Amino acid sequence: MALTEPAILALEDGSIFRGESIGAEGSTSGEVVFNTAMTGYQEILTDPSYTRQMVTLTYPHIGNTGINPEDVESDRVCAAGLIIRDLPMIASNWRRTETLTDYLQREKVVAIAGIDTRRLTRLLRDKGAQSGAIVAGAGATEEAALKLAREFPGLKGMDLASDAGCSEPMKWTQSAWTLDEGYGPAPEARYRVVAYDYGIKYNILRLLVWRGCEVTVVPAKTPLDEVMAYQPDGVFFSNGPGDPEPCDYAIEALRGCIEKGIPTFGICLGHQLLGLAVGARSVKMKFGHHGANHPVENVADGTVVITSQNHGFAVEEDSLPDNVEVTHRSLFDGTLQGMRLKDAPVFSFQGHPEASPGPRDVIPLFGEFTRLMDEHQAARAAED
Ligand SMILES: NC(=O)CC[C@H](N)C(=O)O
Repeated sequence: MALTEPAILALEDGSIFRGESIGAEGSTSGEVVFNTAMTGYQEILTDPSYTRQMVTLTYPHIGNTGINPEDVESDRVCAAGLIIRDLPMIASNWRRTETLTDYLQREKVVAIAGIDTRRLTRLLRDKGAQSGAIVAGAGATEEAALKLAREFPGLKGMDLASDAGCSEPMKWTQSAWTLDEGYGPAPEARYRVVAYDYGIKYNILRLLVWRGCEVTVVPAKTPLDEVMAYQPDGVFFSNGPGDPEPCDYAIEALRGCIEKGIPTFGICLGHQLLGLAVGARSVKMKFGHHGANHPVENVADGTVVITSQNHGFAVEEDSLPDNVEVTHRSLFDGTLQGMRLKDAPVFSFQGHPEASPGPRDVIPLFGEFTRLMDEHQAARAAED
């Protein structure tokens, strides 16, 4: 039985953590990051942006509410592994259909519980994100875990966005979740939107539909000409895993959108791609931002929004050209969180307005996108 089998986590710096296996037997490696959200382990595990990252959750009890079929951000677990302090004996929730352990085993995710996640988090905070590996099962050895950890080359320079998303264009019709109705049907569509899929979170698509968009999702490397053939009112650039810098196909598509003056919105990786498209630099952060309570300043009026965050790269503000206006900054470390172009209807946000998990303070950004599309539609109608 998995709960009694050992598991070992090793980091590239030589640190070893011994715990118990709560998922599949076997081994996994990736970049180890900590996430401080108190809830939302299911959304985190299924967020494609965590591809090749193993997540440790700082909240000590993970699994209390089990797993349900609704709170997913993709059709699979994307995180390379899960690292937690304590798996509760009981998983209780009215929507629960299985336990976290059953889910991890069914999804073949290697996971470890019973380790000192505070020690691990302090280590990552002090030294920065680390390559790591978990080896789970009766034959697990420290040597094997350490060897695997040191073999993982790190995310810098890795293009993971090109195949984290769909391989064929598809229509998306599911709308936002409500307590009464679950995921609602699409309201009447007023805007045609094409979304570039670099590993897009479902809740972004749901909120676009909820705001009245008819959404077509296209593969990462779709040429912009093919996107324009849908006659979109707006183009969306999604979140996604890995380093934005090698994603030249996406940077080129974004430049095309700017040139065409089409309303364009980017979230997280999409924000970083916009930075690169305008000639700014992206950098790897020390341990990134992963949580559901990060305060961000809205530069225009000094108000503070509490945001969901999940990124390990950032756009350097001092490398932005003059035609870019900074709209948001992190109140944790002052890093760039939002920007818009002064000469095109193009804007982006580094955090996650779609939440899932997290607060919805920045949900109005979806309304900003539809406002830009309203203006664009009106200008086009005036030309005709
Ligand atoms: N959530 C995302 O889109 C993450 C973007 C990028 N992979 C980063 O780590 O910074």
